[in-house]
Amino acid sequence: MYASKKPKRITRVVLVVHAAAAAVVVVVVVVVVVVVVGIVAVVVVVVVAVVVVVLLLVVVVLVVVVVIIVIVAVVLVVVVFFIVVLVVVVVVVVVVIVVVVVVVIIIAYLCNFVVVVVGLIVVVVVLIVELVVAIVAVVALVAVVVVLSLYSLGLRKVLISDEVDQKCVEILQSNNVEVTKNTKLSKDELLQIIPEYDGLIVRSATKVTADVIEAGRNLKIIGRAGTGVDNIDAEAATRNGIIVMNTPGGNTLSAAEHTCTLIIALTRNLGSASMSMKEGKWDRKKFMGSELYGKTLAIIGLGRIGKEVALRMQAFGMTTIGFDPLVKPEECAEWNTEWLSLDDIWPRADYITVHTPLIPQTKHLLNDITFAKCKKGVRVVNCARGGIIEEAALLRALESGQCAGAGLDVFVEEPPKDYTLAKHPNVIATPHLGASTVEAQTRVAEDIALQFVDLVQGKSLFGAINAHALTNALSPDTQPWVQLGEKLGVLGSLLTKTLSLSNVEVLLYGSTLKNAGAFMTASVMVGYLRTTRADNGDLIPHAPNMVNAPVLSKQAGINPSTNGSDDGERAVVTSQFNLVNAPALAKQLGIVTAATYKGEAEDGIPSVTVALQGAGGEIFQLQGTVAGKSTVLLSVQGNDFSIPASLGGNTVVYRTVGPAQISDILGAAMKDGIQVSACSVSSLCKNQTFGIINAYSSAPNGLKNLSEVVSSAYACVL
Ligand SMILES: NC(=O)C1=CN([C@@H]2O[C@H](COP(=O)(O)OP(=O)(O)OC[C@H]3O[C@@H](n4cnc5c(N)ncnc54)[C@H](O)[C@@H]3O)[C@@H](O)[C@H]2O)C=CC1
Ligand SMILES: O=C(O)C(=O)COP(=O)(O)O
Repeated sequence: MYASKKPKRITRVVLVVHAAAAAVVVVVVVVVVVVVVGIVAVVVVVVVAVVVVVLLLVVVVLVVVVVIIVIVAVVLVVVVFFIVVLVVVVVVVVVVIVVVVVVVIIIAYLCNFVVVVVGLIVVVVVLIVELVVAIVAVVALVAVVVVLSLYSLGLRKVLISDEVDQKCVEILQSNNVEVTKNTKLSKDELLQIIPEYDGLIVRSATKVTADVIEAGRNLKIIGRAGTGVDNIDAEAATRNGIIVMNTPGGNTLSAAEHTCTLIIALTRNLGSASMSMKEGKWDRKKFMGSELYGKTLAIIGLGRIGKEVALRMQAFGMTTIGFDPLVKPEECAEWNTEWLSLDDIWPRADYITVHTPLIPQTKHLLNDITFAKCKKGVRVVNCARGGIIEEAALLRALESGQCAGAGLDVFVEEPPKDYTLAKHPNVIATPHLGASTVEAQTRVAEDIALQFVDLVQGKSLFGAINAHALTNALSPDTQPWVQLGEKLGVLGSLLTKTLSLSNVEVLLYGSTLKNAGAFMTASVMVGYLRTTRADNGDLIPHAPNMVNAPVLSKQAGINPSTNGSDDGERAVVTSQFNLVNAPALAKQLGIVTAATYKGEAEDGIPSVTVALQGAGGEIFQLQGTVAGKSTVLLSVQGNDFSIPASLGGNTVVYRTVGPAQISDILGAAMKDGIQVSACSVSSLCKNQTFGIINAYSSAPNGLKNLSEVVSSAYACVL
């Protein structure tokens, strides 16, 4: 009996020890898992936050287009953070469930194998649920970012006024853009409804003239689902800060194939022969044709379509020659096309096809004089733009036999009022069908919609034809520099009250700014032009101020809406100017802008110096840099800030003649109701100092007291 009881006691002790050990293991595992999950959660929050901030910076590029974006961007941060936190909470909860299940399994392992199997099934189910939750959360997050990004540019409503493939509507709608498609609008109707829209998409039928653009108060983008933008007044769009974009390449193949079709149809009289058959005639003699083999095809304009035409017609044994001022002879020799001057081309060509835009240099490229230089019986094709071949001269050449035939897809007036040319027996005419294929229309429709979406998300400027300053300004790295440029422009405008600005030179130091010339001059001009002064006793001839800005802006085709009031020394910053229109406006105002890359800075710190030059030759200089993501002022007129002045938020900039007591200045600022957060004072140089006061609040009652202790002071929001 005794011998049989002893082992049972030992078993109980062992079980107790096992249980204790298991408990310790469970506690340790739970603690470790909770700590690890906590750390992972924090890391995830930080990483996601950084990603979101980077995303936001990209969106903020487009802040230059509308001030509202700042508010929406803030909303974006809050909402995205909120969602990120939610996602993290969900993940943590699921992980804790998994941990509990694992613990149950460990305990079960000590007790019962069946429970282990059940535990495993539970774990698998929980993991699947976790995966689904994570996927849903990520999709929701991306959707929110996309929606808010679109809204941040204000691209809520887009009008499509020409026959554009439905794909375009679908893509925009799936990105939460409201789309109206109305292809039957008269000019008056378009003028009436255009103010409602943020974006407009057209083909070649809608004429987006200056009055349509002026009427489109909310327009931000005009998209051309196709190549030629001659139906859009791009200059008026630029003045109004509206981006114009096309879809280069989407219809190239269709236009090239149509051109080849016209060449082939011409040489075998297909049009007239077909017409005569329809009239019930069997006339084989009249329509004797000629081979293309061995003939010379001249291509004027060796761009996308010109090249594709060359490659296709070479398959017929044609020799291809061509001219294009922007294409090098070596380049087109690679695709077997000989580059020749126009004068060498005329006498050699059996066929001439034009593939250039209609610009002053190409208008009436083929006229009486050039037709006379061609071989008698030359055949011509125009699948580019009406007017490159002068229509009256072509009719004369057809009548005289100098031109044996013409294939025309485009006309000066579309639809033409006068059909004489189209009806000529030696003319094959089509009603602008070069791009009218299912494939080309699907491509251009998709392209323009995706380009819109990419643009508003700050991802790409592909297809934009009038936003050169923005080209390098989209990168998050360059954003602080764009902001610095604007802030230096604002300060420059405020501090050069009596300067009649004639030149702005931007000097760039440091390799990071090597390609920053365009957007830095543009951003300086944005800041300068946006800032008008309310203390405007003097009329400054060129620089825009409260008095002359409306007139100057009107001259430049801009209708500034004053979003501030005449309230003492406070600067009024309007949002009418952006990176798209500022360079054009500066030019119209007679302000010459230039940027010079000066190589590496001596101290290795990249910086920007803005030199504002008056009509009398006097120069006012400001220098700033970017520290981390912050913009700071380094010097004004050679007066260095030993501690760089932070530029951002409510700011007061002042100048003193001679040295001044900082305590007097701050005392006066406080008397004016300014809640000071920081103050930076420059060195004394040329008997003056400059100072920047950063404030929690703007100057509510003006700068009366401060103005008594300094020579000039201005409040602004940077
Ligand atoms: N009929 C239709 O449905 C279509 C017509 N087009 C038109 O076809 C034309 C060509 O389009 P792409 O090849 O895509 O354009 P692209 O821009 O690729 O090529 C145009 C070429 O013309 C050259 N050029 C400019 N000035 C010139 C001059 N004075 N002399 C000779 N060449 C000059 C340019 O350097 C460029 O290489 C455009 O006018 C476009 O609007 C395009 C698509 C469809
Ligand atoms: O893309 C072009 O330049 C075209 O001429 C095509 O015009 P469409 O879009 O067919 O009206």
